Amino acid sequence: MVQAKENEVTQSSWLVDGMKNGDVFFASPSLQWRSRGLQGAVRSHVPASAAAIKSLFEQARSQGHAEPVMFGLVPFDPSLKASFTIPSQVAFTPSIHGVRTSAQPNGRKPSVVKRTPVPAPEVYGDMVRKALDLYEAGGVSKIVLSRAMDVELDAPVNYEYLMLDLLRRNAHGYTFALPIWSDEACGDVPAAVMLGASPELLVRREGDQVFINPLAGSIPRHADPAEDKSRKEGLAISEKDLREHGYVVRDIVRILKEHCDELEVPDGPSVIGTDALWHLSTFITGRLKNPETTALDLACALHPTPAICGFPTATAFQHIKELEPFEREYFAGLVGWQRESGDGEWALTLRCARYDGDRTLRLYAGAGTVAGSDPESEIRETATKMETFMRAIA
Ligand SMILES: C=C(O[C@H]1C=CC=C(C(=O)O)[C@@H]1O)C(=O)O
Repeated sequence: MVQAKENEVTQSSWLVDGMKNGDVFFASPSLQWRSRGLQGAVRSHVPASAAAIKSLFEQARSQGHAEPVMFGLVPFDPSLKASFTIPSQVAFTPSIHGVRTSAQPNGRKPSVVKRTPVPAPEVYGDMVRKALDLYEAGGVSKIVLSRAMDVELDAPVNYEYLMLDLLRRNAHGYTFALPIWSDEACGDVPAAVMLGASPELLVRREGDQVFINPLAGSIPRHADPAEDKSRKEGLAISEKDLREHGYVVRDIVRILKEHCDELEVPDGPSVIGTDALWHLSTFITGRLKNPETTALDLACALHPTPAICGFPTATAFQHIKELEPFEREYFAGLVGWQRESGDGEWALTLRCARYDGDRTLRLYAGAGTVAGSDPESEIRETATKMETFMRAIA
């Protein structure tokens, strides 16, 4: 394993130098990873089961990887196969006081040739109206509805520019570029790449300690500081947003109780900010009853949470399948890394895009809807969620 000197983080952009399709990059508030060797890497398209993961680590060991670290993407639909990579060598550095890079993005950003919303914003508004009817009828209380944007560029994505830009804008989140392997593409060239900067940690495990940080309930930020402050304060007491957040925390705590003791759950959420949005956030800690439970085991037990699906989960999942006119695939799934010991971090795959490796991207954004949601506000919220990524890309 290459251990970078700490000051390299603030002085260079080594973590993204020469990045290409198939490379792995993952940065959390506390560390950054980058694949350094892909020859002999383990690449796999398998279920995210404990048995499959164990066999991937065994394969890495048998190929001579001394300290294997697995990176992965798990789809929104947990019945679908996940995409995992164990690079032959990784570079790692801790983040220093939250400073992940001081390097300025350089080079030319591509320009957008064409944007196609999937579906059109008005149709997304209609989807929200249908969800409001479902709440009236009863049986479901929350559905997270998403939309996509197909973007065509005049040149391939400039990884160095994009990753540094996302890191700078997203100082407290999870920035990633991870290859998608498929049954057809498990060689050197991935089927596609997931790129993004998520604000939401699902699970971090350090020994028997676990950290969970659900977000739900949001409002776009404002350039005027007084208006921005008033939006933040308004979100903290918004009945609709607190209700939307409550479904998530209660369901997560219910599942965590099966796996953890010494759970610490704050009485109510706090408000955290990304560069573009305020979110309601609850930071939960616990101790694993069974220390063999890995970060991914726990993440899969919680997935899909009502932060990206709805409540009750199975009913909301069915409505999403019927209402959304596209497949989410890896959007609103899990993205992260894990060591053989089971320690690792899994974030939700949000504020992201699927990149075909050439000139096309599909951006995604969703928003939680509950009784009382306003379709126009949800259109604006999903537009804001896509905009951060859009600004970084082109
Ligand atoms: C589904 C997304 O956000 C989730 C995470 C945070 C806040 C959310 C909200 O307020 O709606 C969503 O639950 C997305 O960013 O695409």
